[in-house]
Amino acid sequence: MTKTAMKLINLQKSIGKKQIIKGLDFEIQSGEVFGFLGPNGAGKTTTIRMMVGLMKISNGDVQILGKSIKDNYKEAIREVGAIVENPELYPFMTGLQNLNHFARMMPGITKERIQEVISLVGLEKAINQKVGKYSLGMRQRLGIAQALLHNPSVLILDEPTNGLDPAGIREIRQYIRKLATEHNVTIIISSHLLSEIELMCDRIGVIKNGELVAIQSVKPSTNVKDSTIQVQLEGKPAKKAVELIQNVHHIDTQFENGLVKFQCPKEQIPILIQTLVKEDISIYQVEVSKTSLEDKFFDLIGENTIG
Ligand SMILES: Nc1ncnc2c1ncn2[C@@H]1O[C@H](COP(=O)(O)OP(=O)(O)OP(=O)(O)O)[C@@H](O)[C@H]1O
Repeated sequence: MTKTAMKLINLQKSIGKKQIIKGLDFEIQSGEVFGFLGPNGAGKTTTIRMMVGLMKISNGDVQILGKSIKDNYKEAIREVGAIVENPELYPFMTGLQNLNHFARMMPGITKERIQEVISLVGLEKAINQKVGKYSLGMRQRLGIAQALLHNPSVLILDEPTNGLDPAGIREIRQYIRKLATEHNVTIIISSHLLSEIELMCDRIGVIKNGELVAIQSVKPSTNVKDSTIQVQLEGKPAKKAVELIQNVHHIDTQFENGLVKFQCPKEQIPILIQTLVKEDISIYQVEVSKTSLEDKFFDLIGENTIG
């Protein structure tokens, strides 16, 4: 049976006369990776700050494993680890010294637990290096290790991919998925970019102007299987391209109105393009149709990018 890890009940925030969060109602299940997506200024940080008790709730409530953050703050917050602003790390100390420092401020953190969180985020090799020498991705992972020290059930990360390069994003994605699947940690992760979080989340909730506008599961099939690719080619090369894609890659391919069209998983697109380029086929344009998930979010947000 799935357990509810976090429940938002008509959560509202007003600052002065302005209502910033207009009544959010949704649940996040235990062990789920939940993406909290919305354009800049949508209200993600405000919501997260209320979830972790850093900001007073104007109306409604947040329950963490059934415990109210309003009425039972101490018990509720024990279940949560969070990075809301940049993790506070000392660059002149090693990773281990940083973790030891934070562990001293929390009761009951053993040396074994510190080693456990280090291996959870894959920092064994770098843990005795000064944090000043860490990449941004490594710093984020050390921040996550720090947030996990007290063994929380729920980990909340506000824009953890901000400023990371694609390799850094991939690293974070990998550890987030591992934490959820192997350690049953529920993870809530906010972002203004769908592309950065769709691959690591089970479900995504979209917020705009303080309101939830969509909540949807991310099925791998919607991400990778349904891409339709159109390659603009002419005459003989088009015929050759159709043959190559059909015979070498065994994918049904059509040629219509100057476009070679086929469907394949997203990861296969660069391999197919390489096949054509190797055969000296000049490609004038490649168009990949949006996945249904992207379509839906772009329609909701009314922009071509979510950020
Ligand atoms: N202290 C405040 N006083 C007045 N307005 C505020 C305050 N804090 C936030 N806001 C407003 O509330 C709205 C939501 O801000 P919030 O930072 O939660 O959005 P966000 O989705 O996290 O955006 P970003 O991705 O840019 O951080 C914005 O319009 C912001 O200007």
